Amino acid sequence: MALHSMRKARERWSFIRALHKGSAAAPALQKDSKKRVFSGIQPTGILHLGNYLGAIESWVSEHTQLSWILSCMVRLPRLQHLHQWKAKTTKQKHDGTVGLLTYPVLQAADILLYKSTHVPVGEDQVQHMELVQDLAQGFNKKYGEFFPVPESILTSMKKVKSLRDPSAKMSKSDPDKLATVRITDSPEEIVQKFRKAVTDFTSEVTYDPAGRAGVSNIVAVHAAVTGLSVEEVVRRSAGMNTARYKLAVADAVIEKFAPIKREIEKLKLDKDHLEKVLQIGSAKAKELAYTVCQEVKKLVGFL
Ligand SMILES: Nc1ncnc2c1ncn2[C@@H]1O[C@H](COP(=O)(O)OC(=O)[C@@H](N)Cc2c[nH]c3ccccc23)[C@@H](O)[C@H]1O
Repeated sequence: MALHSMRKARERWSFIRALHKGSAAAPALQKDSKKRVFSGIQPTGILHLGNYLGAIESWVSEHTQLSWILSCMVRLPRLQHLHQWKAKTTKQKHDGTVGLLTYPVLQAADILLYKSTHVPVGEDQVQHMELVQDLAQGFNKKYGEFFPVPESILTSMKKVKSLRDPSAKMSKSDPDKLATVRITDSPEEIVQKFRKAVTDFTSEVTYDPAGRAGVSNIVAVHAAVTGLSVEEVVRRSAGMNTARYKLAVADAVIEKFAPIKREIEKLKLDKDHLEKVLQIGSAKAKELAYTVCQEVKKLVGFL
């Protein structure tokens, strides 16, 4: 159980992008209005970035220290009422692990350890962000103004739905391989997934998320990848049935992903460059995290 939690904690640390607009040696206290954007993502298999895991492993122990301090400031029912905990434990046969329960606190530590001000997230993380905000405010109230209260950055596509079940979100861990379009999918795979996307028996293309969730999801994806408004993409689909429309959207997605895929392929061939980027990022993040962690420890009386 403990090992499982640790692996999870490590695994979830796939990618950290801390865009520092200040100097590398930015002071821990953000007295100015500089923004610091922090984002995270689970890895699920695409671990071809050389010594990436090695580089981030040590941060995890720093992150876990702040996580421990924050976990002493949150009451059990607050975590037990989180949607994601409830949804995941309902699906499992057992009661759920402590690691899964406290995971949002560890995520709060990820964010606060860099004094992040903005966090781009999907809708599923909004409740977790509210926990982060409460923790930051609670800490500041007790120990004095210290953490910025980070804001969520939500896009128009804050909840992309599964192509097989438009009542569910698109998820990397969906066992139905046709439900999720991966950035690295081949054009043939993307076409096949859109062709099999669940819609309904009406052949006209309309946008009606409540009444026609499947086709509306595809329309929303189309608008997002083309940069057009929903009204405009619906207008342009006039005369097309949903079967043809799905293929047109597949083409737009293929076109959107093409330069990203090319860049991934290019980067995969340049391991030295990747390692350098990781080393520089890791050093910057360590420096920031170390200072904040030390200050937190002083404030709470550990040092
Ligand atoms: N169908 C969808 N539609 C729209 N947005 C979506 C969809 N699926 C996922 N997202 C968003 O993508 C980000 C990464 O998802 P993960 O599940 O890997 O994301 C996770 O599991 C995080 N716990 C990883 C994490 C760890 N520490 C952090 C600190 C800050 C932000 C994120 C993290 C998330 O923003 C998620 O909301």
